[in-house]
Amino acid sequence: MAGSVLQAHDLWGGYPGNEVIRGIDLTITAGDAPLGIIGPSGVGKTTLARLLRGSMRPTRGQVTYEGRTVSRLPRKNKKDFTAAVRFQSQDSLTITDPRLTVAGNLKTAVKEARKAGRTHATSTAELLDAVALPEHFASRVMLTLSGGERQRVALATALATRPEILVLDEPFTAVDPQSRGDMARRIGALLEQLGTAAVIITHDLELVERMCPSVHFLADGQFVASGAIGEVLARAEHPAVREIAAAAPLAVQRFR
Ligand SMILES: Nc1ncnc2c1ncn2[C@@H]1O[C@H](COP(=O)(O)OP(=O)(O)OP(=O)(O)O)[C@@H](O)[C@H]1O
Repeated sequence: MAGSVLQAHDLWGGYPGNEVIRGIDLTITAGDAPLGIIGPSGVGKTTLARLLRGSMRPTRGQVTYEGRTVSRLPRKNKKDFTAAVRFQSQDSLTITDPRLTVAGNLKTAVKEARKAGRTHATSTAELLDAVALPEHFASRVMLTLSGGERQRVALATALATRPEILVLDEPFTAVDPQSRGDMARRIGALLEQLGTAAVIITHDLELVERMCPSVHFLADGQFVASGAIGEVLARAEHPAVREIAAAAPLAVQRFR
């Protein structure tokens, strides 16, 4: 299934009286390096994720997967789509069964990937390491984990399914800021090993700076600046870019 492509073509969508997304074009291909989509709170990042996932219908334009319109996929193609393109939001925990242990949960996800023909040799220990959890967490029951620990296991579970494309909407909100950099590095390495393309949707410039060679800035319903993050920050033509840059001076400094 190598080479899956998810595309948005002049995508518009939102809520009654509030057209949040207004003309977005985007192409994500399996194997791509992580792409960051960054914008301030309330700008429409989650709405864009919903549109890409097909859980919300566009008012204009379309999202396609392998050339087919996502919101109208026949059942068989829909199954392929949900297996190959995985969406992980801050509150979706991708936990197959809360009574399972962490290892049981991860193994179920690996089996799911195998069934879909995406085998990989990533062990439970490697998956836990990618989200900076010690190996003894393997025997913990999902229900007993803290919010931050669950979010880490949810990420490890999403990785265990080895999707072609993984869309992460604010993936580290429940992870303490000190651990985010380390997790970003580890997850980045595993994404590369698995050949999974990732889209990181966030307001956190530091996270994008650590994980994504290229970025789109979302403002006014559109991508107002795109490219290598250092160059976009150096130009800082749009007020939204300047606003985000001002909130993360250390990240900006690293590009000087
Ligand atoms: N179900 C809904 N019905 C009506 N308006 C909504 C709904 N969900 C979101 N909105 C509005 O659409 C706009 C974009 O919301 P969205 O959640 O996509 O922003 P966001 O960039 O993800 O924000 P945050 O970073 O705070 O999570 C906001 O003004 C929000 O209030």
